[in-house]
Amino acid sequence: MAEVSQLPALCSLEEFLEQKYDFVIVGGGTAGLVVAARLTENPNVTVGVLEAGPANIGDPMIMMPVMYTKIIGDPKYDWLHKTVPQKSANDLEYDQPRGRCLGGSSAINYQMYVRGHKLDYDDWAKLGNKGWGYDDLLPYFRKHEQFDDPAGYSTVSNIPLETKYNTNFHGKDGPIHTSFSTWRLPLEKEWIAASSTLGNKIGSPVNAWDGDHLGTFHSLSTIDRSKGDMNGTRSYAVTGYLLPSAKRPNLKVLTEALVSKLVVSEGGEVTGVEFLHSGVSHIVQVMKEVVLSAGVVCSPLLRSRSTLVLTIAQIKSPQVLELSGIGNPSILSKSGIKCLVDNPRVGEGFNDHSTTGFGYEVVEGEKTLDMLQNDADIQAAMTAYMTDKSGPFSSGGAAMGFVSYADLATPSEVAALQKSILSDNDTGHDAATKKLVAQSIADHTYGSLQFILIPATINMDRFDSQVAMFQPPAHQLGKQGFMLVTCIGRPLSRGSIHITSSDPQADPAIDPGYLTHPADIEVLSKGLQMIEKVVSTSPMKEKIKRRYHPETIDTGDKKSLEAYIRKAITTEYHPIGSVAMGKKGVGAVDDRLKVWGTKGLRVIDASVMPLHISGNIIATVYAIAEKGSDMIKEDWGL
Ligand SMILES: Cc1cc2nc3c(=O)[nH]c(=O)nc-3n(C[C@H](O)[C@H](O)[C@H](O)COP(=O)(O)OP(=O)(O)OC[C@H]3O[C@@H](n4cnc5c(N)ncnc54)[C@H](O)[C@@H]3O)c2cc1C
Repeated sequence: MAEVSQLPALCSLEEFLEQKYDFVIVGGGTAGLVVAARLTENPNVTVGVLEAGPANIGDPMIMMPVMYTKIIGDPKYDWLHKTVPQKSANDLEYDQPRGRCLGGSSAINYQMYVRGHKLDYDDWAKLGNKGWGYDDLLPYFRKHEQFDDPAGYSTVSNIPLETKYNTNFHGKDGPIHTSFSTWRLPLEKEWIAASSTLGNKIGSPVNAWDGDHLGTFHSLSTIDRSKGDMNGTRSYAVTGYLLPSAKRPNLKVLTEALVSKLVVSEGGEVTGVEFLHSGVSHIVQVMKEVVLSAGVVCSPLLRSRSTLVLTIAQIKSPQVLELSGIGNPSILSKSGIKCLVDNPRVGEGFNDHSTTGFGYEVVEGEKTLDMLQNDADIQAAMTAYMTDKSGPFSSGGAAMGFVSYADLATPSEVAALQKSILSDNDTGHDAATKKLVAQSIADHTYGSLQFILIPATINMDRFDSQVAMFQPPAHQLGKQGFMLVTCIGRPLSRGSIHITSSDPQADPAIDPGYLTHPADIEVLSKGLQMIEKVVSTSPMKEKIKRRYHPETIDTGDKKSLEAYIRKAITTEYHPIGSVAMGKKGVGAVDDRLKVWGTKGLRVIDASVMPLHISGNIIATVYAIAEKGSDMIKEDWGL
């Protein structure tokens, strides 16, 4: 991989300030780097990217796929955000990790490559977001992807791959490589086999990337398995989008530059970006637009004046907007900020996938990733990785399944849940959204629940801490185990992200509102029951010695399940919606991703997603960023 010194785009403060920019991108993360790369394909367009974190390019902790377990929670890579106490989830403050370096969260994520269900995107369009249906987005899923066909892998898998795929739905030459891990937890085979005895739609899907992923299967990861020297390494926004563009003279990227606010006129026009570098404040002017890509939290920066593209990451985008005077006047005034653009949807609609699960110990002789507690096994794994990029260090976790709630519930339970969703006035969802969520609950073709097989022992008593969670509890040390988790596709519980201070270095109040809606408890309860059913089914049950977490629970009793879920809940790392797309008054940005009430400002990152999707979200973030880039080109005739 190229050294930073060989990448002219990565520049000093002085060089950055010397240039004039058509577009300034706030946040060099997942979406931000896509937009930067696509806009600078035109040599006449100048783009400046401001990233708060370091470059971290070529860092082996990022490049080696398994190391995500070590870099989450490390300030060199992670913002270390925390939620406010979650009143419906044990009153705990939960870690809310977000990547803080070039590549953003794509540099620290688990690398699972999943697309939402067709219905997810079609429902975005039904909410009035023109051009965001499944058929509109499919070309952008293909555009960002380079599917590394297993027929070409240079290493042999430890267990046979049973997942089917149809190359027509995949990209052939996009920037982000996707592949199947060649080392997989051996008992995932039995898990898939046991699941497939439980019903047609619970077994293996025909092709999980064609808009219908119901079933249980080994998924793709964003790991490069092409034959070159990147084989077996993380494929992310830096390797796919930044490095191939880093010699373009029309692209400049400044790291360690924290955007504090946008320069916004009284009329809502954004003309520049204010940022801190080495403790000193600077302003860069923008000639066309600012793109905010700072992520779910940063949106408060929307105080500027031209069309900035905000790609700071879903957490940070709302913060940047509010610091910039764009948001709800009553919230801004509490932090002493004058409201320049009245946009009360900024920071609202924050929605995260919450997840819970059970932990199991395996029978004697069976190995999981817990083997990496043992020096000899670590040595063997390292040797395999260094020799030909094989073994557990080359692998991302990716055994998963999707099941419809309607397949697990009785018709009267489905009707009761729909009633609870439709009659609730306190969720922050508008009537149209509630109707779509209620319909999807009854839909036998929609995966309202996701299941993931986590290949190691996890400390579920410490789900609030992303560091403690990865250490096995004392009583399981030296034993081999795994965890099965269940996640809700469309959580009803919603929260918000708002500033509490005008200091850009202070964290905003991050409130995902975990489990504040009873519907989420009902859906997750069905998921836990499903987990117990699968582990009691051959050939999976023969692999299990005991359930280590919780040691006792009556899974037939709703109250016991609810009490358990409220104690054992955590993030699936998928916050969205804090600057959601939608009609005026419903969304904070329109369906061209322009911030309502402003001129010269777009948000392009995970925060614009108007309704949560079934599955992990990075494929969708890449697709949004590709589409957003085309929208900018269309709007400016570039
Ligand atoms: C630990 C973890 C595991 C995950 N696992 C998966 C997975 O396996 N599969 C999957 O599909 N999804 C996963 N996700 C989710 C996915 O990675 C994210 O949703 C996606 O990367 C978000 O992209 P983004 O562009 O919105 O934000 P980011 O990629 O987070 O980019 C935001 C960028 O803006 C920068 N920034 C923020 N504020 C400022 C500021 N004020 N000034 C300048 N720069 C700023 C940040 O440092 C960052 O680089 C995971 C996420 C995390 C955190």
